[in-house]
Amino acid sequence: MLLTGKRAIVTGGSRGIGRAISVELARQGCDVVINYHSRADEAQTRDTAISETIAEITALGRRAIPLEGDIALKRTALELVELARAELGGVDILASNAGICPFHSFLDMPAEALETTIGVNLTGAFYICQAAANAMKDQGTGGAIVATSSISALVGGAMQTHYTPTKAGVHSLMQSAAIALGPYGIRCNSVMPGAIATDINRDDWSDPQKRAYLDGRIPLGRFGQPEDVAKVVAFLASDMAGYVTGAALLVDGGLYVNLQ
Ligand SMILES: NC(=O)C1=CN([C@@H]2O[C@H](COP(=O)(O)OP(=O)(O)OC[C@H]3O[C@@H](n4cnc5c(N)ncnc54)[C@H](O)[C@@H]3O)[C@@H](O)[C@H]2O)C=CC1
Ligand SMILES: C[C@H](O)[C@@H]1OC(=O)[C@H](O)[C@@H]1O
Repeated sequence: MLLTGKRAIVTGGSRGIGRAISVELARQGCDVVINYHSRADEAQTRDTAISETIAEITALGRRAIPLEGDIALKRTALELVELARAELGGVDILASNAGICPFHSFLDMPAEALETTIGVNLTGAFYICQAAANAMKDQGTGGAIVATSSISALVGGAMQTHYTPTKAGVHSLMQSAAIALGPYGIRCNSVMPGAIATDINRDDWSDPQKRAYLDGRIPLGRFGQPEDVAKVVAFLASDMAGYVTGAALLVDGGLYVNLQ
């Protein structure tokens, strides 16, 4: 196990990539505070997802402590860190993962879509990184922050003009935080997933032509699974990556480099 006895916070940790991260960190020895949140009309799915995630972690012999809350709010970040302190005695690892991508064309982008996407993906990442970093600094034992950026930090998408800048922003946040927090022994890195099969893109990739096009562009010949990303997050959070900070690791099956 890579992370025996560590205490982690995972945002957006009950579904998709975040769920896989929560479970992988537990498999590697962490107890996990899990932030989860959904629109009100998704309450049923949300509650099932967090219950299943908790059950999976408990079966691994680790603790899973849930906290419902909108990560765009600074209040949620402070509550998550306080919960980790109260229940686990502190926080050693943060996986800042929560994100949304409501696909929309550029010229008629509603302000609400832009502002919500920036709020969840970038402002939310800032608040939770800041709150966790302060806790790690006070503990004096260092720590590791791994943010879920994206291949979209490096390349664009016509229906993602509100989204890709947030992922470039998360990448940049990790670079600057790595400098600010290096003196405290806190490492900051990001993962850049490519095309990973989750709810976020289910509708977009339900178009068989688009799916076939993307399939053909991935040198490893398949879409990624959430677990492909989670294993890399666990590695970056561990001492195996003890001299890695300010880095970004593509987890994309080679999609980014495949021009022709
Ligand atoms: N699936 C993909 O191909 C890729 C995904 N990503 C990123 O991975 C991260 C996870 O996304 P997926 O697992 O793919 O999608 P997903 O839709 O399955 O998961 C998103 C998670 O974020 C949570 N979330 C949404 N709004 C929230 C809010 N306001 N407060 C707290 N949590 C909130 C959701 O409840 C869910 O747990 C996102 O940051 C996304 O941008 C990056 C590159 C590729
Ligand atoms: C949500 C998209 O399907 C997915 O998210 C990303 O960040 C990738 O660029 C994919 O487009």
